Amino acid sequence: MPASLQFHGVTTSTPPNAPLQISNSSRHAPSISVASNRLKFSGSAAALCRLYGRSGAVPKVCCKKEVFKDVVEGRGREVGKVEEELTCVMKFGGSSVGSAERMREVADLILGIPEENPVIVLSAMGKTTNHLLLAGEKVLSCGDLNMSKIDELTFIKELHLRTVQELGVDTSVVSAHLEELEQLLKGIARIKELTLRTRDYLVSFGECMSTRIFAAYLNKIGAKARQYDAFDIGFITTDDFTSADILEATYPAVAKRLHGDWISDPAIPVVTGFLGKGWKSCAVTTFGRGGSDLTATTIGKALGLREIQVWKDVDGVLTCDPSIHPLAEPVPFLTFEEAAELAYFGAQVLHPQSMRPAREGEIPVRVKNSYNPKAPGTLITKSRDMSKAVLTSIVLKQNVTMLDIVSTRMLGQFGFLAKVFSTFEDLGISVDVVATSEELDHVVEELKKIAVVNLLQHRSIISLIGNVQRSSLILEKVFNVLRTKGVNVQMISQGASKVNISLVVNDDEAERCVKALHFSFFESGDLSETDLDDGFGNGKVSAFKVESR
Ligand SMILES: Nc1ncnc2c1ncn2[C@@H]1O[C@H](COP(=O)(O)OP(=O)(O)O)[C@@H](O)[C@H]1O
Ligand SMILES: N[C@@H](CC(=O)OP(=O)(O)O)C(=O)O
Repeated sequence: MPASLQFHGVTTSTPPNAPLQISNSSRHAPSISVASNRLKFSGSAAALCRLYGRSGAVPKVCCKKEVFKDVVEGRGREVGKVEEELTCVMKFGGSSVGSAERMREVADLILGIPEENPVIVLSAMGKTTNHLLLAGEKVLSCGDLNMSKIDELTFIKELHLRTVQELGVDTSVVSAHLEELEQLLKGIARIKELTLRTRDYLVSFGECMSTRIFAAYLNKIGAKARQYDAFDIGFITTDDFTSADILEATYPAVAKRLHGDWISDPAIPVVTGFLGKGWKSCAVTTFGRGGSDLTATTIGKALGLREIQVWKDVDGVLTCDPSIHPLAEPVPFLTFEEAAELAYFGAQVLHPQSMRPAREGEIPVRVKNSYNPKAPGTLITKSRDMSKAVLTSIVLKQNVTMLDIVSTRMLGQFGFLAKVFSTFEDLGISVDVVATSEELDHVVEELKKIAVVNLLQHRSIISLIGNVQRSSLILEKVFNVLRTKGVNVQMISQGASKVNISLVVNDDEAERCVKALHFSFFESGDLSETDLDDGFGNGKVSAFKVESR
């Protein structure tokens, strides 16, 4: 039986002396895809060059299956299996890896898809991040050095040690981290200080431990795996602790490290989500809560992978938050723009920044359910058929403060809006996330010099993600529903991205509104998708209400 080589499940065959044609083409090529990684050298390419006695750098690499065909057969008998490329990234969140049983199921899930060579990204187990933060707060406020009184630490220790035991891996994979964590908490208690920088270091223990346990378990069951701390493999960020941004240098560095290791000694990479390294401080940073999604999309872009999968505890992105309305349904397709808007306006399902690398690299993102892998999930791509789309999803952001700003000067006074925005800029406040009342007091004080300002608290933003080409139709329906419910809309805004209409209502009416809107758009069966062709949307309204008298 002639020997043959496997390229991502495509068995190829070739005459021995065919020339090795090398060209830099498609990103999603099936195998020797140096182009995909923007690296100079690919393992498979290297193998092919060895096959043909070529050495040194590969100028460009062929991505065409037909060429593999020409090259591989015959010589393959001599060389054996050419290494395969990493194909996708699979991110599992805390809810997916919250126990030994869940880790086993996730391992089965990964190994049950043999055609994929995934990079695995994991979050901390279950609610570990919350427990770490609570433990930090507790030792800070009580200053007690007796760690056995800190329930959250006890819980974290028990969870990780129990998981290690149940999976049958060596306790040493987490014991040093547990010891160090205790020392850190004692340090916080002693110096009575918990800076944002220390907070990031504190929460990093969650991901550092979950990935070590999981990699050890994969190795134990015979699937060779290698653990990575993201802050050690090139995730370079700004020094904005607790909400760091990933810097461009990350992409080549991460690609070089993961790809290089894979080529020289293939093993499933298991990478900590959520964590990076500040470029100035060299300290551990985090990307903000839910930041492991961003780790996954960054790796996807860095390596030019075929697909990014984020595995959750729901059947994909849903038509609304299932904790608000249990009849929420999966949305089968989304564009990067829609998904980004949805995340930005508060849908917990995706990290707000996570779509950026995927969009830039044009890598499809699939949101799947690790508890129900057969469900199709949501596929997020650059574009989709919008011809029938009306409303895609409803997002609720509660406890928002609204500033009602009315100019005291003449109508049309130029420079007014510039002054309003420069006030926010000078005070370093993002319009959308004014965090503390102290900050608000400063803003109001400054704005009162040029305007009448009303501070309206306890408001909610309901964001309607959908086809804003149908905004008149959407708004007609929305106002009908809200009128029958006796709800007054206090502000309306259409995002420049053209996929989002936002409404501001009182907090205590918000959930009722979402349920009623969901019923009307998605359950009554008459309008979630339609062929009706109506006009274009209304004019833009600013993020907060500004009038001129
Ligand atoms: N529109 C939405 N679609 C899906 N999930 C949503 C939505 N809004 C809020 N959620 C919540 O987001 C959670 C995300 O899943 P989860 O598994 O917790 O994420 P992760 O694995 O990243 O921690 C879901 O459990 C769900 O309750
Ligand atoms: N563990 C971090 C990062 C993360 O992404 O978690 P999850 O994937 O479970 O949302 C957090 O809780 O925020």
